[in-house]
Amino acid sequence: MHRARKRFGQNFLQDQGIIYSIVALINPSQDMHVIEIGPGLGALTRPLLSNLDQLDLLEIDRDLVAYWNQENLKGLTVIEGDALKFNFDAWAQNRSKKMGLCKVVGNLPYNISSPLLFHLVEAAEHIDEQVFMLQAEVVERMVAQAGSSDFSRLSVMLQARYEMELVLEVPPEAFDPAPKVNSAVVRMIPRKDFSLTQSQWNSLEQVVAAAFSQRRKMLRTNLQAFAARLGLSDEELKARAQDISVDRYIEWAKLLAV
Ligand SMILES: C[S@@+](CC[C@H](N)C(=O)[O-])C[C@H]1O[C@@H](n2cnc3c(N)ncnc32)[C@H](O)[C@@H]1O
Repeated sequence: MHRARKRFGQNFLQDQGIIYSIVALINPSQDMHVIEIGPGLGALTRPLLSNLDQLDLLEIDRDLVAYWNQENLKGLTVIEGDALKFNFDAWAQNRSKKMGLCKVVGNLPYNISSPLLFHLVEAAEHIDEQVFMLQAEVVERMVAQAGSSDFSRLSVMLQARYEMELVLEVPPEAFDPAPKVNSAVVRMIPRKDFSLTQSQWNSLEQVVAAAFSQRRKMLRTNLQAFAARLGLSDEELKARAQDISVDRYIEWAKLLAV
């Protein structure tokens, strides 16, 4: 019997209703290419595989990799590795050659969720959809709108790249062992209208980091270094980072990158 490892963020889903809802949301079909990050003992893996021709697993825990290799299930490819270092773009390009949708799914290890979400942005061009279970607080920040106290650097950067929706709230009892926090499922679809170049994206990171560097301070202070190039209005100079819309941050990134 596998004992859950804290360092790998192992909390195994056991609520059948929630497992069913997540699999229904992923809507697996034969021509779809799916990679699951962190299959654990297979709460999502087995029901997914029964509706897919092929499923790729990416798992860091050697014992779980050995377990899945031993299971030797038809259509399953087991990759031992760290999701933070995995080249999702190369995976998606390779898989999508045969046509069909490319999806990344997983009940993610919560201790690496933000860096992993940013790492996945690099592959967004070739991925059609992501469905993840995350800490509820993180999902609330991801989908928060300008003006709300949850609106943060994570909200702006991810909303610039994805359409996102909190789909399901999940209580700790749905897992074994139960985590200390509430969880939520988020659906992320890369924005069709995304048009930033790499240097514009870098500028977006720069201006957003500066704007949110001191949440309570006005942009007059936080964006002092950029103010002349951005043409901030009087109202914007007095505003705080959380009051500015994602579209306005994108406009600033474009101005900064020229
Ligand atoms: C929250 S558990 C989810 C397990 C299973 N999917 C479930 O729902 O019951 C997280 C899984 O991610 C794996 N994991 C942790 N860190 C990882 C990393 N950096 N790269 C890939 N997998 C990782 C863990 O070993 C574990 O299998």
